[in-house]
Amino acid sequence: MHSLPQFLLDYIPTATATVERPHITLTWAQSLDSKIAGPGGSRVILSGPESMLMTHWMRSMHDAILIGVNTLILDNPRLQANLLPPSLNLPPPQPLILDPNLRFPVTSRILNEWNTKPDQRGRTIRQPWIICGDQVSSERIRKVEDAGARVVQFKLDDNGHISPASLPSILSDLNLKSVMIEGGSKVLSTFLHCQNRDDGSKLVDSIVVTVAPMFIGEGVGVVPQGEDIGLPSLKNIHTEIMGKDAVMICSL
Ligand SMILES: NC(=O)C1=CN([C@@H]2O[C@H](COP(=O)(O)OP(=O)(O)OC[C@H]3O[C@@H](n4cnc5c(N)ncnc54)[C@H](OP(=O)(O)O)[C@@H]3O)[C@@H](O)[C@H]2O)C=CC1
Ligand SMILES: Nc1nc(O)c(N)c(N[C@@H]2O[C@H](COP(=O)(O)O)[C@@H](O)[C@H]2O)n1
Repeated sequence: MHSLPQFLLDYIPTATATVERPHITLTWAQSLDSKIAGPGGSRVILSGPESMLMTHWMRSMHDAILIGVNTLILDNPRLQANLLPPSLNLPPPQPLILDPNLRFPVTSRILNEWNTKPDQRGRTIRQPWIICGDQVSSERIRKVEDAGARVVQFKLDDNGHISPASLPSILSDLNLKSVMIEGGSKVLSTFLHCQNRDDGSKLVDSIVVTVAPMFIGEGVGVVPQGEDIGLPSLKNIHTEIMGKDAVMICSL
C-alpha cells in the first residue's frame, strides 16, 4: 500500500473538516471475541502489517490522535505515522491525552522522544498535549510542563471525565480540525454512548474497526463489561479485507 487507501476518503473527509466543526473518527483493533487487549490491559498486536499500515495512513489524515491516560500508561505508545514513507513529508499528528487528574507519567515514550530528538520536532514528533480537569493543582501542572508537555485545563463533566460532547469545542480552541480517537475501552465507551455535541449535531462522524482473526479470551473488551447496551446504529458500512484482517468502516 504505497498510497492512501481510497476507501477511507469517503469516511474521513479531512479536506472538508474545519476548526469550527472538527471531524471525529473512532478507531480500534479487536479480536473475534471483541477484545482490544489481554489480561490486565496487556497490549496485544492484533493488526497485521497491512491493516497497521492503514492505521498509520489514518493517523496522517487527522490533525490529532487521542487516547485515554490508561492507554498511555499501559501501552506507552508512540502515536506516530512512522510506517509511512518519510519522503512524503507528511506532518505528524498531534498526540492528545485525556487525563482528568493529570496522572501523565513524565517518563512516557511520547514525552521522552519529544525531549531527546529535538531535530525531529515538527517533522515526525509533536509535543504531547494533555487535557486535564480544572481542579488539578498548579504545582502538578508545572511539574508536567517543566518535563516538556503542554497541559490544557477544562471543566470536567459529572462523571469526572473530559466531556465527550464538549471535545469538539476543545478541539476548536486548540485549532485542530480533526481527531482520531484510538481508545482505550473506557474512552471508546463514553464516545459511543454520547450521541451529540454541545451544539446538538452528531458527535462521532466515522468508525473504523480492524477485526483480527484471533481469540484473546480473558482481556479488555471494546467497551467495559455492562456498557454494551445503548450503542449506536451504524450506516454506510463498507468492509475491506486487508491481509488476514477485515476492516469495517462506517458512519453513524
Ligand atoms: N486494540 C486497540 O485498538 C487498542 C487497545 N487499547 C487498550 O485499551 C486499554 C486501556 O483502556 P482503559 O483501561 O479503558 O483506559 P482508557 O485508555 O480508555 O483511559 C481511561 C481513562 O481516561 C480518562 N478519561 C478522560 N476523559 C474520559 C472520557 N470521556 N471517557 C473515559 N475516560 C476518560 C479517565 O482517567 P481517570 O481514571 O484519571 O479519571 C479514565 O479512567 C489498554 O489495555 C490498551 O492496550 C487502547 C487503544 C487501542
Ligand atoms: N490499529 C491497532 N492495532 C493494534 O493491534 C493495536 N494494538 C493498536 N493499538 C493502538 O496503537 C497504539 C500503539 O501504537 P504505536 O506503537 O505507538 O504506533 C496503542 O496505544 C493503541 O492506541 N492499534
